[in-house]
Amino acid sequence: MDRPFDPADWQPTKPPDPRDKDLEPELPGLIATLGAQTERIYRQPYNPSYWVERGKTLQRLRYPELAVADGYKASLLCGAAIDLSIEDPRWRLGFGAGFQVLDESGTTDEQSDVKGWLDRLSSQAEQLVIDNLYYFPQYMHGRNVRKGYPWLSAKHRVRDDDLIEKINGEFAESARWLETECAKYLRARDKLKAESAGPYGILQRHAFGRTPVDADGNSSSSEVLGVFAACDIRKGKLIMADDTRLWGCMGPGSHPSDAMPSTKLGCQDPTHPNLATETAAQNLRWVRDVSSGRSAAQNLLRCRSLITCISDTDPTKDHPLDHPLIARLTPSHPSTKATTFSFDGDIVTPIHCLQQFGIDVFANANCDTWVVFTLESRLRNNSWSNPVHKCVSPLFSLFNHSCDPNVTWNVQYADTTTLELDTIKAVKKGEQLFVMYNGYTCDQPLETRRTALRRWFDTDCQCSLCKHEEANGLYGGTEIKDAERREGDRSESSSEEEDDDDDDESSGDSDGSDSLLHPSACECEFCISSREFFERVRNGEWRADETLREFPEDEDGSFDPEMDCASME
Ligand SMILES: C[S@@+](CC[C@H](N)C(=O)[O-])C[C@H]1O[C@@H](n2cnc3c(N)ncnc32)[C@H](O)[C@@H]1O
Repeated sequence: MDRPFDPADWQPTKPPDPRDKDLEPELPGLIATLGAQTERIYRQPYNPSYWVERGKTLQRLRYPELAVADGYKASLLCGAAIDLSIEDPRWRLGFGAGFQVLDESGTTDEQSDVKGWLDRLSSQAEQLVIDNLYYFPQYMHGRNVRKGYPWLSAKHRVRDDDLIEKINGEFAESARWLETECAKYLRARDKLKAESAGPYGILQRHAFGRTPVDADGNSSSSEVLGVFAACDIRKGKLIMADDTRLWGCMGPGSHPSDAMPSTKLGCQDPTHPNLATETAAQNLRWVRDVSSGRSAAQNLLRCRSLITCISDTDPTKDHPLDHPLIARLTPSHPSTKATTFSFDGDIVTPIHCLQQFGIDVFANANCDTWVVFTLESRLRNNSWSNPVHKCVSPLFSLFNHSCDPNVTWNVQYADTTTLELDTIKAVKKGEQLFVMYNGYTCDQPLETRRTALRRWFDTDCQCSLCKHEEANGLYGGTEIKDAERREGDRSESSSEEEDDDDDDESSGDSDGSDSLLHPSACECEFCISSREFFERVRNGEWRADETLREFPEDEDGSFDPEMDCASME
């Protein structure tokens, strides 16, 4: 926020209101003020007045969620200072209110002035919070439109080549791991032949083709990543078991809303939402207890992501947005759709979680609230959920959507946060691997699918099925022939020549705001297999020993590793 930005990049997160006056003439001044106030906070982070002042500027710049957060931090500082002075009236604020000092010389009128000053500041801070919570006093919620903040540095807007290389290492590692697990499983059945495992997927740029390069040699489509088949893969192949450290779970608790409303089920793992390695001081149970239903899982996912960044790096030096698990995620920035933000869930809970894990939320600029909201945009666009968990899986999050996918995703039953990905069609090396984001609409007409996919995409779906239907005017969902679909699939190959020919394809920013959805009603192969998990949960049929799904067998009932791994060297 200390970085000056071009007024042309200013995109307020407050939903537009016809009464809003034109801010353009004031923008340069407001941007300069914001920078100066942020610098002042860096110098004296414990002065509540600086947070109130910056909060007011953020309100004028129409960032309600950030104004609320600054107001809340000011309230915390005022509260702490008032508490101290009540405890012992000799406590007073030190120079510039950056700290408290003990005045041994006795109390004076001056002291009561400081208290008066704190009280006034406290009311201003409270007012700042209230003014920016659109639904106050009915609800402690505000309204905003998810946008990228203009002060976000250039390096936090892109995925660099080093990161892509690292992720491709993870794809290779995941294939190796899978084969080791397969080996264990098969050895137990005495049917294993040793075999090498190559990666099945490889991450590449220009997933939907290239856009023309600009004068600096950059192409906007280079930021659209996708996963492509690294080898020929047969239909029905388990290509990945993607486990994650970024998850949250809900319930069970004493209140019915603590668990999923329809099933009253909650997470059954007695250690959750904590990790076995965490200490009592790191207990996150309170996050689940103060939120209800699905928001518990969402809030915990956010907290766990923050904790992952903190624990893997030096939080005083490293930025959470640099963490490879976060840096890889593409954000969702809907153009116009207003969403709500919760004072408790989106602002208070992350601040307290950061404090619990040792972060000075006033002095550590890397963990300022705008960073938390930026992180949240990325989590929302990449999360998936099952009845009790909300997760972001590191490799799965790089798969693009197709309405005619070649890969299906299911939750592994044992830990319920690991995703298994299987091919549901034979895939040729170089073809893009696609999953379906919203299984509920898989057999719906084009227009219905498009509307549903707006949760994640800023543009229309770029998949071959949608393009084909659009080109043929099939908006009402007329069936198309399988042969035509296959033709479309081939056109999504990642080969350089095809990309080069494909100049007019453009990327799509996401406007997603919710997790990927499992299907419920459709009878297609993809939906039936995805639905399995839900049925098992509802029927209480979780099996802890069920770590990997059964491997496919030959017609005569025996398993043939050659067949399973036919596509690999
Ligand atoms: C889970 S991420 C997938 C990986 C992403 N392409 C990336 O570059 O990191 C989801 C985002 O990818 C893009 N995307 C995925 N499938 C798409 C599709 N069929 N059409 C248009 N955009 C798509 C959208 O921007 C969406 O918000």
